[in-house]
Amino acid sequence: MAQQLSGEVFTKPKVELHVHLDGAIRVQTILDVAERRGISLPADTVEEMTQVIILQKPATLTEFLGKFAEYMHVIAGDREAIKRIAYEFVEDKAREGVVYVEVRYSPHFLANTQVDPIPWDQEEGDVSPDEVVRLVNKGLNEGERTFNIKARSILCCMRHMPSWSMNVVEMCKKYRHEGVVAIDLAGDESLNCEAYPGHRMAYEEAVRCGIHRTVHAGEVGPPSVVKEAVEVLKAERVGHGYRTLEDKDLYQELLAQNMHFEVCPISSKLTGACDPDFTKHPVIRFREDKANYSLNTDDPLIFNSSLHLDYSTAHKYMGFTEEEFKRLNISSAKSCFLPEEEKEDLLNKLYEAYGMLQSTAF
Ligand SMILES: O=c1[nH]cnc2c1ncn2[C@H]1C[C@H](O)[C@@H](CO)O1
Repeated sequence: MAQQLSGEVFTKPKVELHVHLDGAIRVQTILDVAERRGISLPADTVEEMTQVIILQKPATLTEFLGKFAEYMHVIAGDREAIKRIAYEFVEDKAREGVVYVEVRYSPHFLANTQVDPIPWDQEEGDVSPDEVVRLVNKGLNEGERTFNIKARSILCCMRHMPSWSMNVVEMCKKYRHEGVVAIDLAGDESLNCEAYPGHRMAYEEAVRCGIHRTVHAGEVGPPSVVKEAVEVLKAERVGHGYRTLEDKDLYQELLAQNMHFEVCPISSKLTGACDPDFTKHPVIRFREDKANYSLNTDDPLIFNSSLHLDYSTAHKYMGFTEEEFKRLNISSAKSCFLPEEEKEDLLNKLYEAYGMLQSTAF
């Protein structure tokens, strides 16, 4: 059972823009798939396996990223499991009151062929990154129809694997009409601060082809990483971006251009990105400055969290009000990567749910 603060806040429809599919898997699913595939795990109950996977206290981004190795070998390379995690993800988001979600993942991390090196010490198999994308698309699509919400995906390049990035942008192009809306650059910013040429070339191709772009930057890395994301990689949104605040000029520039920051409060405490005292969180400054930002879970499996926990934390420790929750969800919808017409529909859905529709009756 994910951690909770008492009392749920903001039960109205929400938009989530920064959540990793491979960081949002149900523990029960990991156990089921491991049993079916005959893979042994260090625990065989949800409670015990949860304790193995979750971060109990603030760590470093590098330590946090190491947690994926506890279970990714169970899901990767298994068609049924990949489709299942995508489908269940949509169900979980619908339960949290999310009406539109953009979920991200690395197709290479879930593959076991046509990927070099083959991740998670897997034997070579026959599930390619391209097939992973098709499986996730199917799972999300079935989930959308069953649970009546909208789910789109973002494909991640990984900072330490620049040789994968051109392949990522090619898949973004190939599947742009089947639910893939953007490219991302994720991974360990503390080890690889400057984007390698492989990432830069992929982002140039994304710009050339009109593929939307977001980049993890300024989570634990310095403001120069944010600057590079925006100026070189032409990011339209910044994943996290907390450390932008350390460079006043850059922050003012990004405010002026209405740059969107994908903020993940619980994540930022447990990855060591921000001070564990939530009353000092950068998102408070973003709010005061009426910046453009969203609230997101990032990796609820590893943080043992939920979107409700992020919202209730913002309410309890940072003084967020219902009005601010409405404002930030509207900013999130405006900054999402849907085509304009669908974005309008999403915005209207929120305006109606928030009692903000202008009456045209006279
Ligand atoms: O918070 C994060 N920062 C950087 N990289 C991350 C974060 N959460 C997840 N990732 C990585 C690990 C995943 O395997 C990968 C693709 O979802 O993205």
